[in-house]
Amino acid sequence: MSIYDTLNENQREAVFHTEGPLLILAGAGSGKTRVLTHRVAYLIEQGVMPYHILAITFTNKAAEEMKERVDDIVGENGGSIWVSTFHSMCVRILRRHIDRIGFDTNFTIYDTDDQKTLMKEVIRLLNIDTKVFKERMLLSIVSSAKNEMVSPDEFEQRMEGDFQKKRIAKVYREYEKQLKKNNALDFDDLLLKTVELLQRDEEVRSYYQDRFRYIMVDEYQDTNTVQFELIRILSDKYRNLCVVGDDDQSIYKFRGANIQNILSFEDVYKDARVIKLEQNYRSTQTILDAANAVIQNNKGRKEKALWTDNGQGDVIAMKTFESAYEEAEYVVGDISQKVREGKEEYKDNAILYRTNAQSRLFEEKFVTAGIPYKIVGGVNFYSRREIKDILAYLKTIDNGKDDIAVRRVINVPKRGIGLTSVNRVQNYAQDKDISFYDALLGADFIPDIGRGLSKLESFVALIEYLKGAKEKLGLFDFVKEILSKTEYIESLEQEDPEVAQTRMENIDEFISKVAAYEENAIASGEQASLSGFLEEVALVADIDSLDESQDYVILMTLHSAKGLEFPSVYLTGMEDGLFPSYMTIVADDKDELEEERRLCYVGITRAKQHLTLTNAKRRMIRGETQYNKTSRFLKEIPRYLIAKGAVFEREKPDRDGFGFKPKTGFRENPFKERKPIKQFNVNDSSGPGYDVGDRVLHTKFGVGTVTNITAGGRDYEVTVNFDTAGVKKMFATFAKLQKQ
Ligand SMILES: Nc1ncnc2c1ncn2[C@@H]1O[C@H](COP(=O)(O)OP(=O)(O)OP(=O)(O)O)[C@@H](O)[C@H]1O
Ligand SMILES: [Mg+2]
Repeated sequence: MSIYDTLNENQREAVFHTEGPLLILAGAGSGKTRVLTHRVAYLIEQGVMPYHILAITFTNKAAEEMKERVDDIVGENGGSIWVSTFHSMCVRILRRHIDRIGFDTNFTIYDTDDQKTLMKEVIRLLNIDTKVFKERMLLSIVSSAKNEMVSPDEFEQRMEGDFQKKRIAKVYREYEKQLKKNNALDFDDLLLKTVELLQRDEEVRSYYQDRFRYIMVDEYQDTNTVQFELIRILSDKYRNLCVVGDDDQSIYKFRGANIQNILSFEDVYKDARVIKLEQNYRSTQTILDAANAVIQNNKGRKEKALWTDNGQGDVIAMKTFESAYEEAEYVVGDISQKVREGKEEYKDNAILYRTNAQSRLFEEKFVTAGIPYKIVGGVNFYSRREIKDILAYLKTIDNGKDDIAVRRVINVPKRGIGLTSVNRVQNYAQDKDISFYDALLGADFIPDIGRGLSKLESFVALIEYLKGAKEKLGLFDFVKEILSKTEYIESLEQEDPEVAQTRMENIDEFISKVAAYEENAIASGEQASLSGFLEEVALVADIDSLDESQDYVILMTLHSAKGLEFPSVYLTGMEDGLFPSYMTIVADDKDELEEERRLCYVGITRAKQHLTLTNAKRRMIRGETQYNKTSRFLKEIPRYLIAKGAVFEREKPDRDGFGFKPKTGFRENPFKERKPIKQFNVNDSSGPGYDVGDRVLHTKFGVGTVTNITAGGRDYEVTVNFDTAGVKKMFATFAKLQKQ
């Protein structure tokens, strides 16, 4: 029996159709992603070199899964195939060739926070009135322009004649100039610069066109204009382009996704073959019927007939609660009961919601009930203050042109460098058109720098010392050297002890990540470089941290749930004013409403066996109590699919069409950070469980002898002389050494 026997006829057809453009347009759970994986395997079996294959997924995690599955099917042969997200692929290309369009190959990648800082700088430089133009709005305009591949010049022409809009054009131009000056790219640039590179450089273009003879793109309905162009250029020579998607699941319009890319694929690629998959393997008929009933209400979609032979399954549970507290209590209790009865494991359950803020109540209940849970999204680990500080040191050392990084750490920890000095350096750098750090290097030339000079000089000396240390030390030791030389931990200890504790735990986790990165690199015979690490960090998305081997309930927004599936799904907060959102309702925007309805369709179709839909009559949103009616999407689900006893609340007359919201002055508690993993405590006299002279085993480095143990700030620092890997220093908490 071959692996292709497990596919249905249409799926097989899609797998075997390898030459020329191919569109697989199909509904949720019909095996689109599975087809892509099998197609990669089939190509390799047909003798296509893995090197000639490019597969693009929506998340790094999906890329990893695809690689693993391809490896399962074809053995380790899949090694040199590129399976990655658009962004990772672009970084890989740019690191090699971006110098051809005038950037250094060690560019920094700016995240949203960095972008905001830079935009503030632009606003200051151009004297922009922040009452008229908010930085977030400006960033989103710039981002849309980039996604549409509109250059600052073009943008300016379009804005001709309107004074306010011309100001925005100036902002865009200056923002670009500053990015360049910092040798930095924002997320949109990763795509845009790659397209620019491929357009401008004939040599690079032919290289990649020849390399990627077979290109596949998953979740094609959410590609934007630049991504479309990128794929078009890359596939222009061989034209073996296979895209898969579902127009009903296009949910990223706010990030520039263009649904036309999938809807007009056949117009652009006239010889395209189109294959539809109609059998759903994921869900019960009841769940599918509900999903179909909801999405029917959208206009301008491609009609699809989804069916399944998974059977009718359970009816859908629908519950209305007085308050969001009760909603959370019910969901947590329900999961807990199923697990106690042995019906399911925690990880079979996903709680989905429209906005990140909704996770908090569930989290509280899980903590009280002692149930393991994992929130995807929310405060990103890498955007925490302490982690950003360390990253800024790393960036300062790696790419001295990154002004934002340098300015972030110049007085962190406090070393008496005031804003006046920083501004003087800044103005000088601006005048001379040099980077902030270059200005620091020649700080004695800066007019009026006066008494600030010696402190600036010692900061420069510190950074120069660390640059030298970087060359001598492994990455892990180097990060520890930074912490020690900057006395960062000590500075945290002077803060509020409880906050400091959490921050230090995060730093420990960060150091573990560095160690893991270094170990992985060593294990795969590569150099663990600082740039490589920073790149990995810049590209991690929250969803990448999901680990199927762990038994926890998963909580995430509907947007993050795309492509995933769970035996039991709780779609929570199904209320008009929340989902669909307040803005959509008041603006009466049909396109927005359809986008939200697609999101609802995505949510429903994540469920394999059980679907529970909940709503609360009363909930606190941004500190205000809101009274909401049941979501209009729920009312689109036929009653016969819903468990008896579910009652829609009676419609209340209201003033603005969706419920009234009395104001209260009551604020919600600030989000409380979770307590992370167990740590060794140096005050605990039991020690790390081994002693100097003991033989210990490390999972990567093998066996060695402990030569030193020091009680560091909050952990033991252990030095081991490994028989083959040499001397290494590590923290006991994550070195996980086993006494032999
Ligand atoms: N021919 C098949 N036989 C058995 N199971 C299948 C088959 N095709 C797909 N499946 C299973 O159905 C489920 C859904 O498949 P997959 O995730 O590939 O669908 P999809 O179309 O990509 O869904 P989505 O639109 O949500 O991304 C998976 O668990 C997959 O393993
Ligand atoms: Mg899929």
